Amino acid sequence: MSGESQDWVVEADGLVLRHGDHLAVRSSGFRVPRGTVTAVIGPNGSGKSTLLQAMAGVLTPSSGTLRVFGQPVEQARHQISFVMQSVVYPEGTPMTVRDVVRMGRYPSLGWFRPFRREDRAAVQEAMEQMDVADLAHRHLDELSGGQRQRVYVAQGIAQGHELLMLDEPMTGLDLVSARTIDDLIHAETDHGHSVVLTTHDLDEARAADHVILMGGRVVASGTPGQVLTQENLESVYGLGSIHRPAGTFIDDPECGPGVQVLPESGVVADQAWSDAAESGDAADSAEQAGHRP
Ligand SMILES: Nc1ncnc2c1ncn2[C@@H]1O[C@H](COP(=O)(O)OP(=O)(O)OP(=O)(O)O)[C@@H](O)[C@H]1O
Repeated sequence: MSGESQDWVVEADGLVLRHGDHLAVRSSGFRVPRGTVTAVIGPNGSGKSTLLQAMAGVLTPSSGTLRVFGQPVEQARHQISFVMQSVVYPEGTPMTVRDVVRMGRYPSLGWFRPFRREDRAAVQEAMEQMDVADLAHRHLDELSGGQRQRVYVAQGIAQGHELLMLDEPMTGLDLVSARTIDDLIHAETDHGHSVVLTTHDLDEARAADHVILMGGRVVASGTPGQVLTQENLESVYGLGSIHRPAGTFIDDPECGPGVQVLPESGVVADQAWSDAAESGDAADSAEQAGHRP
């Protein structure tokens, strides 16, 4: 990379992110390279979703600069598709899969404009890509969690974008659904698009081109080899990079006995961090514990 601005999809400097009074991400600087897959990884409550929300223009930074495609994020929103972690439609919403995917076209089309041939084609293509075309007439609440997740991703890709952001797209998916989304991610970069996703899976992060490690701030950003070091992982997870099935307790010479694997993360974390994450104070406790880049 030459370091020119056009090489970067996202450039952030001194970024501070809050939810109301709650400080979620402390002053952070990082860049996301263009045309690559970037994985954002970190413990529960470390600020991954918050960072994505800011990059998608859903959350306004309290301070710092955030540029997407070289411009303020609000001017780049039409180039971004953002699939949130948990999309909640009210129980019994009479919407079919096709209706939900069609909603992906509204930002560019406007709510009351008639659908054009190209809009219908984009919706159909997105449903086929996510393998939900045969569910097109089913109601959303008749689907499994994994099928629903694929519908939400289809809605995101129907929109048309250069930057696709997926918040924990693989969580809770079976092998086939996970493969479908994995294929999509690679197809995106084949088309020159950029993908930013959050994950709890170290293997998924290792397979990415670029990694951002969160711990209440951006602790490290770079290639997987640069970021996913034992030292960095210890600094945010407390006890290292050991990857074990969720919900188990381990006796490991490196970690000591009786360390719990967090249910959602599958990554060893110390109790101090998980208590802090639970209470929403992860950013504060990371800084107090001296977990700095
Ligand atoms: N809407 C909100 N209002 C207040 N605080 C929030 C809100 N959303 C997130 N937070 C807090 O901001 C911090 C970062 O949350 P965020 O969801 O970004 O973490 P995360 O790394 O994505 O966590 P997880 O792995 O559990 O999804 C947490 O302390 C969380 O409690």
